[in-house]
Parts: sequence; C-alpha cells; structure tokens
Amino acid sequence: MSTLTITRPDDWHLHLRDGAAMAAVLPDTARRFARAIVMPNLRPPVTTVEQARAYRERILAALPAGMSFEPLMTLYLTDNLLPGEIDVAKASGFIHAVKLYPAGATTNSDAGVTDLKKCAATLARMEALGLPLLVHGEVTDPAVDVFDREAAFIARVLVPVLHEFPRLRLVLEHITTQDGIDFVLAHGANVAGTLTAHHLLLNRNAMFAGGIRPHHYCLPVLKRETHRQALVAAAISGNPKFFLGTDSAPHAKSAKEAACGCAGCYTAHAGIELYAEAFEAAGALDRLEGFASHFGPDYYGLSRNVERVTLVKEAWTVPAAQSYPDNDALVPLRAGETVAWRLQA
Ligand SMILES: NC(=O)N[C@@H](CC(=O)O)C(=O)O
Ligand SMILES: [Zn+2]
Ligand SMILES: [Zn+2]
Repeated sequence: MSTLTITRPDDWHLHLRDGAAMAAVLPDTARRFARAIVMPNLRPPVTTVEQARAYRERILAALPAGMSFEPLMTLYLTDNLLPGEIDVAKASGFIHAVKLYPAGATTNSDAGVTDLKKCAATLARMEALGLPLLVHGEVTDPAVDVFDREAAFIARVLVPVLHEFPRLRLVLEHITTQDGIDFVLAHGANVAGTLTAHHLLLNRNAMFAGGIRPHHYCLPVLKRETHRQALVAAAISGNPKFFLGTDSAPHAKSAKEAACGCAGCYTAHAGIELYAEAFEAAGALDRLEGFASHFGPDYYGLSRNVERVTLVKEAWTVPAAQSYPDNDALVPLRAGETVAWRLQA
C-alpha cells in the first residue's frame, strides 16, 4: 500500500459559516489543516477588525477538545472600508488579508464592492502595508456570458488595479481558467493564485452528467476541459505562485437541491485527499507538498508547519450526507462514491 507523508497542509480559502453550521463543518478542516484563511462573507459580513476578532473567538470556542487549528481572519471589503481600518487590521496580528467580492457576484456578496475606484485610498494603504487583497474574480455584468466572467474581470478590473497599485499583494482566488493562470504568471511575486480541488478534478460536464447536478454548481462555475488542464499544469508546476485553497463552501442540502440552488461545493471532508487524487492523476504526487504546505505560508510571510501528516492510498466511501443544523443535511463532494486516498488518523 503506498503512503505519502508531507508537512501538515493549510487551506488558503475556506468558508466556515457561523453558529451551528460552523460547529458542524469545522472538525473536517481542523483534522487536516493546521491553519485556514477564513472567508468573511457571513450575514452580515465581517467588515471590522472587532467583528473579525469576535468571529475568530467563536471559531476557537467551537473547536472540539484536543484539536488544534489556527483561523487566519480576513476583512470584507466594502465601498466604505476606511484606510485607517487597514492599519488596525495589520496591527491586530490575526487579520491576514482583505477580501474583494464584486457586489452580487457570489454567495453573500450583496455588501460587496460596487466600483473598485471607490476603494483607491484603502487599496493604497494595503499596498503600503503589504496586506493582501484576495479576489473573487468575476464581473457581475449580466451581458457577459457566465463562462467568460473571470476573463472579463481580469481585463476590466485586475489589470488596471495592478497598473495603479503595482506592488499590491493580490491573490486571485479559485482560478478556473487559462486566463487566470496567465494573469498570475504575467505579474511579479506579489501576485498569486489559489486552486480548488474540485476545479482540478472536474470540468463543466460534471454539472450535467445524466441530469442536472446541483452539488457540482459553484462559483466561478466549472469550465471546459482545456481550462481544467491549464489549472492542473499550474498546480503541479512547482511554481510557488500557485497554492491550495479549497473554497469548501457548505450549503444545506435543501438550499442546493432547489429550483434556484446555492453556489458552493463542500470539500473539507476530503480537503487534502482530493488534491492527492488530482496530483496522482497528473503523475506529480511529489509536487503536492510544495503546493499544499509550503507556498501558501511563504506567500503570507508565515512559518511553514512543522508537524507532518500521512496519506494512505486506500479507497473509502464518502457518506451520502453529513449532519447540518435545522434537521437539514450537508452533501459532500463525491457523496456515496469513493475517494482514493485517506488521511491516516
Ligand atoms: N464558491 C462558491 O460557489 N460559493 C462561496 C462563495 C465564493 O467563494 O464565491 C460561498 O460562500 O458559498
Ligand atoms: Zn468566490
Ligand atoms: Zn469562496
């Protein structure tokens, strides 16, 4: 039986939600990852350092006894986030980035930015202090085809922003296209990108396999096979500009299996195992450790984890559903099917 031992990984893009939902999903992440960048798209969003401090404390309080996990907090960028809050955030020591959601682009993004020009003074402060901007990179213009929204956002927003703020630290989150990869490669070491396991493993056919598959619907939406191959090539390239961010995004089963279903795939239950599958399929298991455990902390200026974890090549069946609050359920990616690698206890 083959095994793979690597430095304990971190997740650089994670949705933990809040309250009972958070308590339901947090152990899946904490079992695998030492740290995670926690997304601020709660209702209401986490827009102040004080709100982030309270959210961080709720996460730590929800952690089961005996588990260690460090939540790395983020602030939600709005048109009204003042430059002074960036100074407070940087000084806090627990806020590691600011998240840009174009208003209306994705789940809980209503309070997001309507026009990035309104944030110029705040972005200037982030550039000066080296606090990264994490980006959901999709235009919301309904005239743009849903499959072209990442490329359009890069051209319309990101390239101009980096022209104005060339040293801004910027992470294009959950890259789904060759255009996204090219954008990261075309800029300096201040620009990086995260890749999800589901975008490495699935192309858009997975949303329509034998019928409509709401559990494969996320944003940015899955793209065609040529784009998936570009993401895999970047992930296994050994280029430290690309690192792991699951974008595990839990939604209740009833909210996914609906006439207007929510966007988001839940992957924390197999958060490192799914990446092992993708890297193995590409013949590059030896590149997993850099991607999952080294390049993220290096980018964020944090130390690499010391502890190690072992993955075993042994298939296991993902449960059909996990428990979720309000007598609902959570349907994880691969529900009822197998994952080829498992984490050694
Ligand atoms: N990825 C998703 O499809 N959904 C995320 C939001 C996001 O990361 O865009 C969520 O919060 O549910
Ligand atoms: Zn997003
Ligand atoms: Zn996300």
